[in-house]
Amino acid sequence: MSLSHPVTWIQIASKSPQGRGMGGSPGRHCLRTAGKFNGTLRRISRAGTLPPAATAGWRAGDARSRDSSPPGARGPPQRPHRADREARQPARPLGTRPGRRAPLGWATSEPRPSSALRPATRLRAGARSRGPPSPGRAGAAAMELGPPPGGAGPAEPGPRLRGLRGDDRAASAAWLSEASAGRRAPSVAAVLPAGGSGERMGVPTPKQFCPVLERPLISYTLQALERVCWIKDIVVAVTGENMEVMKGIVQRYQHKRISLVEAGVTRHRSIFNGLKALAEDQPNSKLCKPEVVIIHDAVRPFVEEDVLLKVAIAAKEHGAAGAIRPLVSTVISPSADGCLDHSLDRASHRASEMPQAFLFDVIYEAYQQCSDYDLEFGTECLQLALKYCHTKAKLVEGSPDLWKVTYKRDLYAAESIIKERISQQICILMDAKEDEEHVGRCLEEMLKKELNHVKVTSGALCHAGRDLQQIILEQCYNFVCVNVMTSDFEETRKLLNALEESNLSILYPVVVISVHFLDYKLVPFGQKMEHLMQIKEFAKEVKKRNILLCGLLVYYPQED
Ligand SMILES: Nc1ccn([C@@H]2O[C@H](COP(=O)(O)OP(=O)(O)OP(=O)(O)O)[C@@H](O)[C@H]2O)c(=O)n1
Ligand SMILES: O=P(O)(O)OC[C@@H](O)[C@@H](O)[C@@H](O)CO
Repeated sequence: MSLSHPVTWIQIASKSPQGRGMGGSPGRHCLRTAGKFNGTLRRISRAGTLPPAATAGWRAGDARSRDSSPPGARGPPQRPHRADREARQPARPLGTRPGRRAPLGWATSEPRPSSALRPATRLRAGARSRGPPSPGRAGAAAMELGPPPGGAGPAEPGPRLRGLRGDDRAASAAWLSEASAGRRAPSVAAVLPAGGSGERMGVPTPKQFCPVLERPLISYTLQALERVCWIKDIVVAVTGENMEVMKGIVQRYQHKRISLVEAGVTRHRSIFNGLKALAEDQPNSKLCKPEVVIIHDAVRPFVEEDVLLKVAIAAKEHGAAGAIRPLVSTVISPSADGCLDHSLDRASHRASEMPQAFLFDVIYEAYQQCSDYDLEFGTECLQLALKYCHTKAKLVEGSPDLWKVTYKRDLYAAESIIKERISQQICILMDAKEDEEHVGRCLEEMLKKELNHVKVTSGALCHAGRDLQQIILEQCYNFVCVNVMTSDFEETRKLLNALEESNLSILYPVVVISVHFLDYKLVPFGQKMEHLMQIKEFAKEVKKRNILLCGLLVYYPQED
């Protein structure tokens, strides 16, 4: 399909529609597109209307958030360099990491947010938290950010079983059916350590908050976890200095099921704080102890439901489970004089990745028994379960995308992967009218069959168009607008205006296809084409803003 020519014919083959006059929605067709979409379609559920965009430093289009250097990039980091810290460490056993973390001084021209601890309450976006929790419960407090008042309800569960294959799909179905059959499916929560300073990234902004396509990295990880409907709560551990930034991200991107807890000075301490928030039923807190807890680094954005399901099911059976990957470099052990002592056989070793999952009681007990040394220098949760609870984790092969963003090159890699994934997503948009809904579903089904790796989605737009904000928040870059009833393209126009306001297309070309169905017995072709040629003019106009608009005219014979 040539995007340079805005109106492209497509051929309807096979039986005629069960249409009901012009308004009749065309029935099922075999729809052959003139071109081959290599995109995917994504179902946009009818999200609740969005509250006015939250005032947050991450609002799209803000000078600050458009600044190429991430916010907080002003001013030097406020802590001794990692190498200095490592030099001070005592000799340490294998499997622990040099250096410990002190909270990064958040050097920014922004007023420094209060670092007071937040109590365990489920705050509505924009609500104020109560004062600091009672002393001695440091880190046990959790701030929960629910959907904004009157805002969308619980997050739309992601397309169930999406991306699952074969036995994963069966396992997931079994897991989910326990829930839907009213039997008590194991309750699952997630803990996301996000309290690091990202020293190896080499920028003052902690890497979890570094923008990728103008969206903080952590937001992609949250989005990935939110697509998994059986994860009930997501507890994010952030430092006090970054609590307000994190609140802003949650509000800005409408993340749901999120609770915030104070991070610790090491990753293990952050995780422990997240577990404490889940372990203690606190007044006014809706967090309750899960049966299974998933632990996943906030800087590993490419996590899919299948591996989360695998580790959760394995943890339920074995008490602990973790994703692993083949080593890409050989591991060697140096001797005291800095020479090679021996190298490990790469084939019999694996890299420990995330996500990991545990029976909550197992990992919570392990952290409670954990030595200070392990809390300070340890890097492996599975090892804690083994050492303190004699629980041998089940190891699960993970996908190549589970890597952790650590160095700047990883951020560039993440950006290109995100761009590639976004460019593979297309939303089919239509008005809430029954005819268009039906056509959207038909289109969705057919494209699923026609295109490989299609994540087919479609959804109705509420007239207020406020759902558009949510769609654009999802950073979709391709849209198919279905116009059945009229030859004008009001819905498409609304979308184009919203896209222009969002500046989304500055980052990446956005493709919009306006599909018009025409029953040629009712409307003279010439008259219809006149309308559609408007698209040509409009396409020229929006192309200047990197929005590629083209029209498809579906010309079908109405049944006599
Ligand atoms: N005190 C800490 C340290 C790390 N983390 C989190 O643990 C995850 C993985 O840790 P790592 O990649 O080491 O992050 P940093 O410690 O930030 O990186 P660096 O070692 O380069 O400073 C990250 O999501 C990080 O935010 C945490 O929650 N609390
Ligand atoms: O060691 P880092 O602090 O860079 O990151 C933590 C990782 O070690 C950890 O996520 C995996 O090794 C799995 O435990």
